[in-house]
Amino acid sequence: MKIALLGYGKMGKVIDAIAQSRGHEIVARIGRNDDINQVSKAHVVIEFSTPDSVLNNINTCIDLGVPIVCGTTGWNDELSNVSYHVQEKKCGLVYASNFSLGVNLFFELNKKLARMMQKFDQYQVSMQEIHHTQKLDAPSGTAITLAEGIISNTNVQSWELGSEPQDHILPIEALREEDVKGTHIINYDSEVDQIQIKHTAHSRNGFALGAVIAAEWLMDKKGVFTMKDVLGL
Ligand SMILES: NC(=O)C1=CN([C@@H]2O[C@H](COP(=O)(O)OP(=O)(O)OC[C@H]3O[C@@H](n4cnc5c(N)ncnc54)[C@H](OP(=O)(O)O)[C@@H]3O)[C@@H](O)[C@H]2O)C=CC1
Ligand SMILES: O=C(O)C1=N[C@H](C(=O)O)C[C@H](O)C1
Repeated sequence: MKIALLGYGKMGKVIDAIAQSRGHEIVARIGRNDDINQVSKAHVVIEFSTPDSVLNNINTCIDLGVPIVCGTTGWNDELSNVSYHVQEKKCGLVYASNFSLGVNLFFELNKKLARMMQKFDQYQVSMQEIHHTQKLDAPSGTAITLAEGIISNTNVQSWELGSEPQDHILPIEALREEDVKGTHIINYDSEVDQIQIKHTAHSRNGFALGAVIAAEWLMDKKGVFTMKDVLGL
């Protein structure tokens, strides 16, 4: 398969190596100042860029009719407009705040735990996410997906950045530490104990492998999909 990499930073480089190891050809590596029209040479685009450039990148790929796997975070509010554009142009898009198998299993575990905890209001839920110091968005896209899983399965109504517990609000603490690839922790605290679930990424390889698997899966499909569709969860 011919793949174009749109965004060639930390993730783009790891995806390059993993895609080639699975027999794919990288036909374009496109950075901020390169010609985006190069994506037309590819069967599929894998987009990991920045929150300020992702929308223009996705919309241009849709207009050029090239299917997209998008991992860039920080554009949740625009998902319905982008979905409309994908359907209108009969294109294909897989987006995910996190492409790793482990985090997608963790998403399901989080929802299951939230459903269990719903009955027990002596527990206060909170979240922490820890990432490297270059990360541009906070909270992480993964933390927002986890928060949505809690909100749709409990009487928590919204999330807020911070660490102070408040009724019906999920506090998300976003910490930035040197070289942390991505850690997400969910706590349910009562006066007498704590239940905690935690996912720790040891490298970026899991995110990158998931993105390449999503690209292989998307090749012959039209519509908007998530990693849940790709993995059949
Ligand atoms: N969904 C997932 O599984 C994962 C998602 N992410 C997300 O992916 C995104 C990228 O992460 P990461 O690779 O670590 O970040 P980096 O900052 O290392 O890389 C982003 C790259 O995009 C480039 N870029 C900026 N503007 C454009 C543009 N208009 N067109 C093409 N490239 C552009 C940047 O170039 P320059 O430096 O010149 O600005 C930079 O090289 C982030 O939003 C991050 O949160 C990260 C890991 C996993
Ligand atoms: O910026 C990162 O590095 C990561 N971003 C994603 C996010 O915002 O959730 C996924 C992963 O945690 C790494």
